[in-house]
Amino acid sequence: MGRKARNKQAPPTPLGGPKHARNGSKGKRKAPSSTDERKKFKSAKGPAKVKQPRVFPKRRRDEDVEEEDEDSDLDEALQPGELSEEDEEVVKVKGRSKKAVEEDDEDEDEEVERGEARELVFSDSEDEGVNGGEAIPTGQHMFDLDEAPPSEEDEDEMLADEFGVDEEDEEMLGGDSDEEEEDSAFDSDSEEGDVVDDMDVDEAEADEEEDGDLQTNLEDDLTNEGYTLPAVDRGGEAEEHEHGTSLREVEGRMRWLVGVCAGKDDKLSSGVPGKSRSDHLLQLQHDIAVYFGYNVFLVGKLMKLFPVDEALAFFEANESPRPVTIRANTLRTRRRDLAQALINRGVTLEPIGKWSKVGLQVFESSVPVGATPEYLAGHYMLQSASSFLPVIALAPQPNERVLDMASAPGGKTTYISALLQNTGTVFANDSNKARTKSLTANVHRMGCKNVVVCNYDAREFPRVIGGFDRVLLDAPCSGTGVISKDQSVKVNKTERDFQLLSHLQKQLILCAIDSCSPTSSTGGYVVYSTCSVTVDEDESVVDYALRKRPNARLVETGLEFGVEGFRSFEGKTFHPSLNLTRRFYPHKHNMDGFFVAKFKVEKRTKAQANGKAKAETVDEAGVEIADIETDGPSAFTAAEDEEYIKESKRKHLLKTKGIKIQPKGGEKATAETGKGNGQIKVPKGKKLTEKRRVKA
Ligand SMILES: C[S@@+](CC[C@H](N)C(=O)[O-])C[C@H]1O[C@@H](n2cnc3c(N)ncnc32)[C@H](O)[C@@H]1O
Repeated sequence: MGRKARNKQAPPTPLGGPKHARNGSKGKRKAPSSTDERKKFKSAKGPAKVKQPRVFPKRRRDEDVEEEDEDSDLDEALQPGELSEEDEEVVKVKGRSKKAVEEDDEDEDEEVERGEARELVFSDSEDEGVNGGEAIPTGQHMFDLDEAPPSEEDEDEMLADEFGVDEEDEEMLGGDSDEEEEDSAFDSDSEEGDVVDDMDVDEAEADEEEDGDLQTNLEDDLTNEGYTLPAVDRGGEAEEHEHGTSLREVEGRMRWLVGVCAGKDDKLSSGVPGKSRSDHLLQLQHDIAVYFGYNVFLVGKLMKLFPVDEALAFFEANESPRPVTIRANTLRTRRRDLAQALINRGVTLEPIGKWSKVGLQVFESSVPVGATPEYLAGHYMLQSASSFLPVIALAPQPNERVLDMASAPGGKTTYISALLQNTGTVFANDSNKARTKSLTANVHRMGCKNVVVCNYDAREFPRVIGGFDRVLLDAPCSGTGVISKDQSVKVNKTERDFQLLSHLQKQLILCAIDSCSPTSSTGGYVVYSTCSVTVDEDESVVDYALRKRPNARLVETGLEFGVEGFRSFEGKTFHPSLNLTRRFYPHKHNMDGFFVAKFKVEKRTKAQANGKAKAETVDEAGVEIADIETDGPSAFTAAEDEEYIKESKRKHLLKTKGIKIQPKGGEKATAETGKGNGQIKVPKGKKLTEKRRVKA
């Protein structure tokens, strides 16, 4: 049987129920206790064990596969055959029998047999909401602010199925918000965070017992054993490591500082005499930066999101990979059949959780999961659990027209296509041409016949085409939710990056709303998502859209777990409906950090149409927003469409036949003007045949 998987991790509520609780790849983290949250961050008495920040290997190429013949059929290879007794053992998946997997799939089977599209059904069991199980990023954060062509290394990453894996994983893969704000690490009145609100308490207690002597007496730990605050004494300068201080010492002080700052204010008496709470927090920020290898700026930004003890849990979670998960492609197979086929190959897996009918979590494998015949035949996608969420929220219905504005490498596009059951149309757009190659490869591999791949800057929508029933904007972002997969985020982000990204996201979200048809009989929804946890890229963007597009309102995402979005942050108050948005965290949900918001787009009332919003040229971050209409959706007219079609035909002829159609009056036909006089210019040495003439 295959070796032990290294992707096992203690989810807040383990996948598949309590008996499947698993420890982290290094057995580091356990489910936190709801009784005394601070305890869980304490190590045994005495100096804490030093953990060196982990270095993660480069992602492997999993999507870089030959385009598949859509009809390719590996059924023969997939026939599970009769199971011997020995096989029967293999089929038992970590306490779950093959039968259990089958039972979980019963509904799904019905769905496939009836050929009827259905939204994924959420169980109402208590722990469903916290079932995590997530592994692979979606290349989300590989966004170049300057739209510079990607480096070769980036290319590799783009073509990959988004992994951040340790060595063994790599082998296996083959490849009320006011309160929230007050609770943030930098708030002097910080109270104990509600870190475990999504947890199954029984399970947490069980894990706590397991933790045994890891639980220590907080009061003892708060003893100041001669700690000082060197970063404060140096005037808060960003010197990252005092000379001669070992990581072990930094860790000891860091944990001590968490204890000091996490408690009610009187606990501060345990701190360094004469120093304020913010002094202690400043030192903590520096220590976290040194210990986990971040720049001090980013630590400060991320600490603001959480109560101080939860902040440490977040940083710790970023040190270990999330579980590996796959999505069964219902266009090619059923989850039960896929599970059986992979089990027969020595893969240990189980359903991802009751919230998904198509997800499987892979625990161990003796074969590379990214290179099995089933993978190559498009029976599944290596896809992080968190990246299922925006598509579940979008809930596309058969025969709809859906726009996926930033879609490469296609994890969500192919899921949308499957939920549409290959009906309707998915316009899968990405501005990065290189990335559209892996997108196209995935579309073919997964047997999606309802997808049109296009390559525009999404800010050109809806002028390119509009009137969609549903629009997904899985926006380019900083990737602060997927640090476990891309450790470079720790050091390469500056305040300017966040400003520019937020600016781009604001432009994109208006275009997304304007591309959605308010008169759609089945839809009229826009989903906005990022794999970043910063408020600049999440709530601020959504709040901006609500202000600029009064015809759009937030609705429930349909996701039954996740933390509510902030309704205020750092003195800014957002629209009260921001609580309908959902945040997902590695330390809470054992998934990549993610944000999901869902809008319903309605017809603009006369008042809205007349009372045009004043064009803003500068957003809150001081970034210029000059090129986006703020006074209403940009019109999409059939006449304009006509021009684009002509232009596209002209380019097609030029590319495929070498035939050049001169624009009218010598003017160059562009996507902007769409002008051309229909004159055919025959390339040298080529004769224009009648057939060509007619075609042209
Ligand atoms: C988060 S990733 C998309 C991941 C994809 N949705 C998936 O699930 O596989 C963001 C994508 O946005 C693309 N992008 C960046 N700026 C864009 C723009 N202005 N218009 C369209 N796409 C853009 C990037 O090339 C990148 O592929």
